[in-house]
Amino acid sequence: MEEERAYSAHVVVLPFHGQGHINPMLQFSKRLASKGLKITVAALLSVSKSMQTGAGSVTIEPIYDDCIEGGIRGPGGFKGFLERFEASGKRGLVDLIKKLENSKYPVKCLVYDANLPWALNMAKQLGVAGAAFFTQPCAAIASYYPMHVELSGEQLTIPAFSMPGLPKPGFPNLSSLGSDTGPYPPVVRLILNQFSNIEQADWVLFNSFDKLEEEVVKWMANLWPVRTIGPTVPSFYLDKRVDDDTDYGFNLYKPKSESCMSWLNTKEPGSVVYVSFGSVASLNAEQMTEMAWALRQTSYNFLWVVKITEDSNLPNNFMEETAGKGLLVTWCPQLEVLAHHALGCFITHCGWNSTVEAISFGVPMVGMPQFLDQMTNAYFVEKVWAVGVQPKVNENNLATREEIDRCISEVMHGERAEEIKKNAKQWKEFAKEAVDEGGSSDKYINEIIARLTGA
Ligand SMILES: O=c1ccn([C@@H]2O[C@H](COP(=O)(O)OP(=O)(O)O[C@H]3O[C@H](CO)[C@@H](O)[C@H](O)[C@H]3O)[C@@H](O)[C@H]2O)c(=O)[nH]1
Repeated sequence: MEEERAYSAHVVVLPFHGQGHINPMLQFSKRLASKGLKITVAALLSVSKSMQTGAGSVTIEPIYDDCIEGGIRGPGGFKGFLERFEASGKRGLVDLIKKLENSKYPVKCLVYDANLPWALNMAKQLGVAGAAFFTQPCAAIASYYPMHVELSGEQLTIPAFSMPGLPKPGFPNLSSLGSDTGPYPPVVRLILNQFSNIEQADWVLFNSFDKLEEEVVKWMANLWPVRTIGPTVPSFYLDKRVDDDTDYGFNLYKPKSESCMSWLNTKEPGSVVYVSFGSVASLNAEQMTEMAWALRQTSYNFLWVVKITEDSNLPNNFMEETAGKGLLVTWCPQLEVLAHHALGCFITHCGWNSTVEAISFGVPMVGMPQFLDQMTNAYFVEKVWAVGVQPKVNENNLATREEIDRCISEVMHGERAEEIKKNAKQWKEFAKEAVDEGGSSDKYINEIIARLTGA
């Protein structure tokens, strides 16, 4: 009979819902597991069925009950979903931690998505350490922070300012987020609630690395015990120290892997523009038209992820007219795509995972932020790391076809293209260094483990 492995400590990881939240925390779990920890990821039932955790010792434990399964399309929209998520999550989390109390490995620490501050209260009540995990960068969280400081419970408007020097975060006007009768939209409340008890967290973790956000990390370290532990990109693409870690292990939609990769294989190195706006944002009809025209007129090949909700906004005959140089898919294996030699640039909404992935793979970006942290991320892409550009938007908040085309040219072959490519290559090296042995993220992870295990 196989002998049971010995673990140095047991950590429960509690992600929020959604691709951009689950991926980085699952990835962090695998890295902790590779260093000898026992990891239990508490997840939605539907999500837990499709998660894959590789060869490492990460266990998936479904803790939420069925009332969550309707997601944000259930009763009460986004607000109703958040309430059900919290009620069900609290019950499930307490049951799980209590169940493990008398096991060989009682839980030492809860790593929770910062969007779920109630989880920290639960951890503290149960005598377990708590680490908040932000899936957005330090700079974006810093740009929300003044709102938290300024807001009183009665204020009726969303304060529209941010950290000096940083752009304002955008607030999404998404029908999927539902309506609300409260003083400000549920998504804003969700963001600001992250700070409600953060002072009590034992660690405040970011999917980032010190060099990437040097100044802001230093500033934030005066507020909380900040530790940057990223990039949380599968180890295969960085330091290769985690076995069998080539993929995140979770996909919201089924990727069209075979068609994407065989198509990319037929293209010249550096000739493809990859376009994706992540799992949440959708371009409106006018912006879809401008994007389609820009891609039709560019001299480069393109791979465009068009979600099922968006494809009715494509111009007539677009597929037929661009059949030779373009491929449209509903979802792709983004990591493999970004790593492919045919890639030239990435037109992205600058969701934090996409941004971190592009940085880690050395891919130049054209940033077209839609809301929230994406504004800050795109600003850093262009102005701080200088690994891309942003199209200017007109008075209707539209990036025109000419402007998008100008940006594609600028990063692919324009005057600044060489410098942008050089910077992208440099940041790729820095990303790898951060997680590799002795790098800043690696040191923080080891330090956390040492405290948990008393080593
Ligand atoms: O065809 C695709 C498109 C995307 N992805 C993956 O999906 C993830 C998308 O994440 P992200 O780039 O962060 O975008 P969103 O899904 O939009 O993420 C939400 O969550 C992020 C983390 O909180 C925020 O930074 C964003 O603003 C918010 O929209 C990435 O890992 C991609 O590799 C695929 O695998 N295939």
